[in-house]
Amino acid sequence: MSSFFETVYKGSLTLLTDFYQLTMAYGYWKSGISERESVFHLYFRKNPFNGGYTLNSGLELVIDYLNQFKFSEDDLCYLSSIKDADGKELFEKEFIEYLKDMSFTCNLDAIQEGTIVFPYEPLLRISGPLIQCQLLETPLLNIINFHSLISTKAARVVSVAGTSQVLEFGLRRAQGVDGGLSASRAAFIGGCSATSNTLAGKIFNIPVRGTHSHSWVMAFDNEVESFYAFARAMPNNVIFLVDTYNSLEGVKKAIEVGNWLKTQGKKLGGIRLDSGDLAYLSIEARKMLDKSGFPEAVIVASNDLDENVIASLKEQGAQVAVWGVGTQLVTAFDQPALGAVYKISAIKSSTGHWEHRIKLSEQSMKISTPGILQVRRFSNKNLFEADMIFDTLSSDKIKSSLIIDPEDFTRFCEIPKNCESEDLLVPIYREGKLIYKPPTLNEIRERSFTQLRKLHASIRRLMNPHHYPAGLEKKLHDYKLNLIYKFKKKDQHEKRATDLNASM
Ligand SMILES: Nc1ncnc2c1ncn2[C@@H]1O[C@H](COP(=O)(O)OP(=O)(O)OP(=O)(O)O)[C@@H](O)[C@H]1O
Ligand SMILES: O=P(O)(O)OC[C@H]1O[C@H](OP(=O)(O)OP(=O)(O)O)[C@H](O)[C@@H]1O
Ligand SMILES: O=C(O)c1cccnc1
Repeated sequence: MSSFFETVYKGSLTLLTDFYQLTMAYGYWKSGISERESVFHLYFRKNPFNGGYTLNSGLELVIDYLNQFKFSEDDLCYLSSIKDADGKELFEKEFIEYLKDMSFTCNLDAIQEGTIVFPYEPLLRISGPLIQCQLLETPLLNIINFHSLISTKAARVVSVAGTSQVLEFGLRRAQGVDGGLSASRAAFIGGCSATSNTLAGKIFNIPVRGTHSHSWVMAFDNEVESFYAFARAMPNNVIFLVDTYNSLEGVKKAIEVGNWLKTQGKKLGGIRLDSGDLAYLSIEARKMLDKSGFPEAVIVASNDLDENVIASLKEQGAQVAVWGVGTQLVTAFDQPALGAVYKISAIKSSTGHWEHRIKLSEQSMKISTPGILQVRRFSNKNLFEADMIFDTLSSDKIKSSLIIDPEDFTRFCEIPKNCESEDLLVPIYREGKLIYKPPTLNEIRERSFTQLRKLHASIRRLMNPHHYPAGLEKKLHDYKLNLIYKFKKKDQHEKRATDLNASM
């Protein structure tokens, strides 16, 4: 693949970050800790769409982003021009010089694209100079949040479609240019067969497909004339949109032109239904096509489809071989963000020792997990059994087989015996050097299919899925709990001391 960011955005994307990352970067530099080694994790807290799983994607774009990570002259010029409240330059010249020399020197470990993942599992683990890890928070979240969300949505749609194909038709209603391009790639990873987005086809090598629109039909004096014209222009790609005036009348005209195509040694590819009762119309259209000698002509359906409508249509016996899915898929209509976060979890002290870091919250789901984390997946007879999140700082050799839900410690489970295991975070960069060969998009898509097959059907189902056991290894859980107690106790102590002082 040609570099996505180079192709679409010609300049540097290093400033594609929240401004506070730059003010913090400046602060770290002024405090002399910008090069302090630190560890950050990117993870989400809840599977999207009330589903039982998430399909991870976006790593190749992360790599693409990191490969171009460098402040350009233009970027530095812009930063130099930013003034503070007194009208003075916000960033000192020496800091700008420091940024000029900065290049990506971190280690990155990541869960591969097309892998099924669960809440609280680090999808990315980045370690290196504090300032770099901090600046990268926003772009990494931007890429992974959207990509994984759309891949998951696509996987849900594709799973209900079963043996029928899903085409991604979303570009016209996607969230801007990049929203459209990224969605096409993510949707392909999630199992869509092709996209209508031609630029995505070119950049990512995704198959492109298309029928025709209502305006084609309306540009001619009548429907049948428009069908003849289309068949003459493109005899090997004939799928007629039949609902411009009356769907079943449209099918009759498609059959008429199909008969003419036969005389030319060509085939009617199919028809597309885009309004009305898609179950009834597809069943009727199928009967008409079969009776007229076109059993191979496919019925494409579109019109604001999502996984729930498709599931209902299938239940009603809809005779649809290809689903065209746009708006609902590329905008993740029912949940517009995955909500992944990026938190620091360890930092090296001035004496060179790793220190754990934890973010506290009244909400247990918002308490971060300290350490340098890894995820171990246990499988049995080709079925995923459980995932264990553990701290490589303290528990590289895992002893306990107990995992505890990060949100609710009353929920725990024992990893079944005799499971195979695999560590999900794999090395991507070492000291800024890319050491990972990204798979092709087709390989990633295949991985998604294989992974989904290894997920029990009860976890895959759309409604009220089962909870997959993914939790903290006991030692890590205990350590986290101790840290929380320690902080809370200290907090209470300090509060009591302040209250005492106030009452004196
Ligand atoms: N048999 C069906 N069961 C459930 N949902 C359906 C069925 N047929 C169509 N739908 C879905 O119902 C929604 C609305 O369909 P409707 O027939 O109202 O189309 P429409 O949008 O009014 O048509 P038009 O595109 O002409 O405006 C769409 O999301 C469509 O996919
Ligand atoms: O419905 P989606 O899942 O987004 O799929 C893409 C839609 O885009 C086209 O519609 P068009 O822009 O012509 O609008 P209309 O058919 O709703 O009038 C096409 O006919 C589909 O209905
Ligand atoms: O090719 C199609 O049928 C198509 C493409 C984009 C949006 N709706 C339909």
